[in-house]
Amino acid sequence: MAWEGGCVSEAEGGLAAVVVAGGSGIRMGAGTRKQYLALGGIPLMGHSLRMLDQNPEVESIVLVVPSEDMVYVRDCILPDLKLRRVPSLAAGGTTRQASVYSGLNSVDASAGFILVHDAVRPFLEYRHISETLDVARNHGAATLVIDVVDTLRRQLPGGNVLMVDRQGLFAVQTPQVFRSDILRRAHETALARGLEGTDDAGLVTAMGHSVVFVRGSRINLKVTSPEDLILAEALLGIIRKKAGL
Ligand SMILES: Nc1ccn([C@@H]2O[C@H](COP(=O)(O)OP(=O)(O)OP(=O)(O)O)[C@@H](O)[C@H]2O)c(=O)n1
Ligand SMILES: C[C@](O)(CO)[C@H](O)COP(=O)(O)O
Repeated sequence: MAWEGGCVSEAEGGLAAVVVAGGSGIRMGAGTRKQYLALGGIPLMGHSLRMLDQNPEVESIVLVVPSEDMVYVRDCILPDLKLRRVPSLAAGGTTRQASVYSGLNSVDASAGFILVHDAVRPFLEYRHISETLDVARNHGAATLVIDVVDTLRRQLPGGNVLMVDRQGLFAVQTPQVFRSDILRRAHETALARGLEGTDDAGLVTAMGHSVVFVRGSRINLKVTSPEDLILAEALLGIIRKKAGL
């Protein structure tokens, strides 16, 4: 076997997390970007950051925020979270995809795997990180998904309504974990082809690489609209009570 000089190959390298918090929160309509709104006494985005910070598998975190908020986040949000390691900050783009791409460019080249997570999914669980990472180590790409439980309709522009068979449909969540070369290539390919995707697993799939599904949880909700914030407060209360906090 060839001597590798002590180098770690890409597939063996550590795990870097990219947490995207560069959005505008239009659907929340709060006047303040939703990632900064209080949830259980800390900013919404603080919950998943703390979970990633405490996870021994996660070697580094890049936090993507709107470019105009970088100083605010550095000076007014991060210190109160008392994280063990201060995340690197990267400037967000006009789309989620552009924000992830910006984050990727700040990830250390030695990272073998990259976990991408929405800052506005506060109920990130330990098992979500370990299960997606395990699958990515074996298959290169993994995403959390949950079953679609509602009956679906598609309304066409003219007003006609189509039935949609929900058999085989899944709702996609984050975290999503990828071998870093696969994720970087998926973003480069999408850029070159002018493709826009709402998630990274979609870009990887579009590039022709399969993404393995890992069962997520309905609790891992994405705080999108005002009622989600009410649900999140209620859930957090229940979770803290169960944990005796
Ligand atoms: N240009 C963008 C858009 C979104 N995001 C992040 O991607 C995640 C999922 O996006 P979403 O919930 O749609 O957030 P917003 O774009 O903020 O919401 P809206 O579409 O209502 O404006 C969020 O953590 C958001 O901050 C991002 O980093 N950069
Ligand atoms: C990536 C994502 O969380 C998967 O459900 C979601 O697509 C991000 O939200 P957006 O509203 O599509 O930006």
